[in-house]
Amino acid sequence: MASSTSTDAEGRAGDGLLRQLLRRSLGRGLAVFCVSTASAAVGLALPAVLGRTLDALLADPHGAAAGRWVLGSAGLTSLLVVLDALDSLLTGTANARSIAWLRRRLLRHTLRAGPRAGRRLAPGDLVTRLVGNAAQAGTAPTALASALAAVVTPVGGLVALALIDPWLALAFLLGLPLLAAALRSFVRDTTDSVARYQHSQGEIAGRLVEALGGARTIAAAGTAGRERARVLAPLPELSRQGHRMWRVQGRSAAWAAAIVPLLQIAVLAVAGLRLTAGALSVGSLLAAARYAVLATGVGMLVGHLNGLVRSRTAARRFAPVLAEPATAYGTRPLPPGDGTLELRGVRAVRGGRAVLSGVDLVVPGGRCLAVVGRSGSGKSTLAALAGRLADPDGGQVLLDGVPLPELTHDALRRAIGYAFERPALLGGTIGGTIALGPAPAPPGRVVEAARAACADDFVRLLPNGYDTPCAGAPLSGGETQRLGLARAFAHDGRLLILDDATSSLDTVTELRVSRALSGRLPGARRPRTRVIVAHRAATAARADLVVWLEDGRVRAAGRHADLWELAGYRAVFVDPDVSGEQDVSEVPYADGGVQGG
Ligand SMILES: Nc1ncnc2c1ncn2[C@@H]1O[C@H](COP(=O)(O)OP(=O)(O)OP(=O)(O)O)[C@@H](O)[C@H]1O
Repeated sequence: MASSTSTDAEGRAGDGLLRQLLRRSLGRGLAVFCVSTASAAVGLALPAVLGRTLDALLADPHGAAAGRWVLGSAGLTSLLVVLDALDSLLTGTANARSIAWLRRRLLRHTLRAGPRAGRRLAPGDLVTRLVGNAAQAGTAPTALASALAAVVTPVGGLVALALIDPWLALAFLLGLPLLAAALRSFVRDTTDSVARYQHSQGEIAGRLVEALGGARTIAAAGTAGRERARVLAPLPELSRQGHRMWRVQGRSAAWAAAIVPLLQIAVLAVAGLRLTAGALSVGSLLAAARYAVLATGVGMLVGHLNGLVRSRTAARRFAPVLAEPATAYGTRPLPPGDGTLELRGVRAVRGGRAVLSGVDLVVPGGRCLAVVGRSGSGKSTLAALAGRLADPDGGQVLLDGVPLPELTHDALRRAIGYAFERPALLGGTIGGTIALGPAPAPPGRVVEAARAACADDFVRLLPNGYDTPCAGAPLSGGETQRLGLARAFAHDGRLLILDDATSSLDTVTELRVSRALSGRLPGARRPRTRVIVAHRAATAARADLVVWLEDGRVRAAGRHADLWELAGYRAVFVDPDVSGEQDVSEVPYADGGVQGG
């Protein structure tokens, strides 16, 4: 697995997505900005009105002017409450929409990248990015709008001080560089620690998902304690970065706590001098005191900047998710044909190493090809390329003369069916799992396919038969494989690829499934072309053609009976040193009547 930390170039992909989000959310961001600004403006007007109210009450407590000012103050206070509520509502809605958009976008991209999506990131890390980091990044539009609106309050406070008396603004401005320096250092330190913190979170999630997937192995090996230590290994770094974030916030708060009162006292001292000089009224002094507080609204700015930094850092973590491009499909339908599969000079590179090279192969329509070879020889890679679960790094794969990338998504997926060694049961219910495909298979077809895959008997014994939820169905490895086979059988198509899909079946069931496979599958008008990754000699014996892979190259191709003459080929299935002890089911032709082809 490649490194999960993003490079600068990749980080820009995350920034790009964030910019897209900001453009999309312009309307909602503007609404938040307007309401926040209106709220800030009302907040700014309130001290002035309160000051005037005080002056009017001191001059004539029962006069009409005092009544008007009191009413004005009450009106502004109520408006402030309404605007704050509206701000919360708009912010919450805008965040929910942005987060949903981001998650949908990332999920679509991840699923379109297909099996490649998991190349760079462990599943847990990927999920953390799609769920947790998307939630943080999705608040960027409102965080930006609120941060911009939050600038209005200190700037407005400063302007108001200047309007009351220019000397007050000057006293405030003298201390401003100190505030700016504190803010700059806050943003720099927070960005770094947030990025490291989120990285450690992803690491822990990735390890945890690995541990959950391997729970049986861990229990059997008795290494639960060691595994716990492995999963939590990034915890000290997480804790270090968490503490560092708190320290940065604490330092900024301490700076603010030291600078802000000094600035306010400076403004108040100047205001007091101006009052004694007769240049200010008592009400103006009250307003100046309040504006000095608003002008030093650094606390609010720090909070907004913090939110913005977290959003941007989280967005940068989408870079490795976006780095695997989504699979592109062509525009061609599949022309009439019998399902001839052709591989021309196919090469595949994995982990910087060629694991398949120079593979040339033609499987005539309706025929069965068995792919054999020792473990790691490239069989599953070939099976993945044959059905375009991956694209070759060189050469071409064609179905009925059309290169697979030129086919539309629907044409490709309707033409090619797959069954795997460990199928995922994704259909909700057992019946839904078998029906799962580009066009859901009708119930009658589901049952027919289950019979062909020797699954019908055990499905009928489940509490609700085909309607049993997958989560509530305790299935063995062999039963799960049979459901995967049934899913592949339930759909029409020209090519069927079985990647080790019968490895957990007992010999009798495997023989029955193989017979169904070599005949006409349910619903099929003619025999499908089949590619079967096989470990058993009996399976190879039933195929029309066998391709024998060794170290990613075709060592030989032909009929099993002919290849069996070669000692190297026999050694793929039978250990020459212990052949006398070999299980008869592993020896070709041992189960009688399986030579069909
Ligand atoms: N994503 C990957 N990164 C690095 N190497 C890989 C990757 N995928 C496969 N390989 C390597 O490619 C080679 C072929 O793998 P493949 O799964 O095709 O073999 P196989 O013949 O199907 O093996 P088996 O019979 O054990 O399932 C192996 O050496 C494997 O380690």
